Amino acid sequence: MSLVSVDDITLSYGDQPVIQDLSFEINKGDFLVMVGENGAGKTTVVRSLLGELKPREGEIIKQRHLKIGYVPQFRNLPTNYPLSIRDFVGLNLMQSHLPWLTSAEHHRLDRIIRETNLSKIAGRPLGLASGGEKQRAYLAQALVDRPQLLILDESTASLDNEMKYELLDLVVKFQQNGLSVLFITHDWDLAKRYGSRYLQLLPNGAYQEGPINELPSLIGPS
Ligand SMILES: Nc1ncnc2c1ncn2[C@@H]1O[C@H](COP(=O)(O)OP(=O)(O)OP(=O)(O)O)[C@@H](O)[C@H]1O
Repeated sequence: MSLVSVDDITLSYGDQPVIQDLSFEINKGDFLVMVGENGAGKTTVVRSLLGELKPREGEIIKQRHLKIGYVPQFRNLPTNYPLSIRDFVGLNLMQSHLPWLTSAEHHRLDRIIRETNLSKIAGRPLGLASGGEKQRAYLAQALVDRPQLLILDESTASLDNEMKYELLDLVVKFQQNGLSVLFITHDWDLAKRYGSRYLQLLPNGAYQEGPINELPSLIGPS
């Protein structure tokens, strides 16, 4: 069964539809890449998957108890942001009724810090981390709660190539252990390198999807 089944949805702000009659599925272990020009509606689709925007028509059916980890597009952290990387990652575990982490949660936190290669710098203030380290911390925060689906919204946009590959290679390791990934990007090379399937939103509200080897070549600037 699919984790998420998007069935013929229309999404709009006010009267003007941004997305019309969109259908797609996200299955276990997918690395679905969503591409489309600025303003095509990618973030709008993400908002609907997160339950922040209700479809005006159609429906989104999610697997029961589906947990979604989300790494948003922008986060402007000042250099004096005080939390350590470890504490920042742990914020996503602070949802229980206890105001502290249980020993099982500490264990989980240690593990994700290790798995995202942050052990050596976990005690450093996040505000002082490099761009690549910050992105790994955002990833760790999204994954510490053990989601089945990870949404990465342009997470590689500010990174150089080496860092992009490092981050996405890490994501692939989690994907190989059953995580499903929805990766929003403007980068065709990354889409082709990492994606298993694509969903392309077109300017007129239309869309196309398919296996990644059928992603049409990019025409014009990326
Ligand atoms: N809160 C809002 N209220 C009204 N219109 C909005 C709102 N958010 C987005 N829009 C409009 O919806 C359209 C789609 O925006 P969206 O941010 O989903 O596109 P996108 O594909 O994510 O773009 P980008 O690649 O630039 O991030 C745009 O025309 C945008 O101006």
